[in-house]
Amino acid sequence: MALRTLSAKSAAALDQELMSTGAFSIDQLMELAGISVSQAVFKLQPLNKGKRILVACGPGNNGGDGLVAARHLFHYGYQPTIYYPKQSKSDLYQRLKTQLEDLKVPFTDDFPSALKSTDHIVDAIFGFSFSGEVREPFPKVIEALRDTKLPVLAVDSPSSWNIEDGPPSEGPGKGFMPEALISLTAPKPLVKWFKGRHFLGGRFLSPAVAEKYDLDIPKYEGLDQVVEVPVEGGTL
Ligand SMILES: NC(=O)C1=CN([C@@H]2O[C@H](COP(=O)(O)OP(=O)(O)OC[C@H]3O[C@@H](n4cnc5c(N)ncnc54)[C@H](O)[C@@H]3O)[C@@H](O)[C@H]2O)[C@H](O)CC1
Ligand SMILES: [K+]
Repeated sequence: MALRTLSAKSAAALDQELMSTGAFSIDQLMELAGISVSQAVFKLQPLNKGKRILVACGPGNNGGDGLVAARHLFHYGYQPTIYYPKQSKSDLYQRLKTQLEDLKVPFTDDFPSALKSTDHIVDAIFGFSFSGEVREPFPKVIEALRDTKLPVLAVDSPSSWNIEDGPPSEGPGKGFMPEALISLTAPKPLVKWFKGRHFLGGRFLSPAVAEKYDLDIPKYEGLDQVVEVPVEGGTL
């Protein structure tokens, strides 16, 4: 049975519902998203495949998931480096940043150099609110992600892909196919075009909300916050 997908519009509506009638705070949802991402990294690239991990963070909540994931990865024994060129001034983001600085996790402005000294990469640049053409300073970053031979785990979407229509036919993201993708809460329509390992995170959805949004709750094992699902026709 194929996992049902969630459009960008429905994903935003679902987030709003979780934070209103659902009584979750954004901090909680981001923490759960980020811990799912960190567990997907551990399954994909266990510590014996290299400890250095470059986490590329964008200006919105997708970037926030990356900041949270980096903190958990540090505690698992990885050595994260953060690229976060468009930093949000909001209290939540400032606190996430302070938490990383307290762990002495380095921030870098030099993405090409950071790429030369890492073992794997998390793409937390854009998620379901991405639209249009990639704006500065991200085109070169997307090109580098497209061209690297290192494994990239994309958070919620391969950055620069259209959420509904998948890979771009032009621009820096043309040809970008990360090794793995972790969809949060539910896969977005773009998964139809994704070829790689696919994880699902967000083990907090209530059966009532899943039913309302016509979503599947997969079978998570044990304490896992993440589950691997085949890209096409994933079985639950
Ligand atoms: N329910 C969950 O599982 C949760 C998922 N979360 C994550 O949140 C993102 C969606 O976050 P949002 O803040 O709405 O948007 P994005 O991070 O995707 O990006 C918005 C950000 O990017 C800028 N932007 C948009 N288009 C472009 C462009 N063409 N060029 C440059 N910049 C662009 C825009 O201006 C904004 O600043 C979701 O995918 C999950 O990863 C949450 O953590 C909550 C729980
Ligand atoms: K992403």
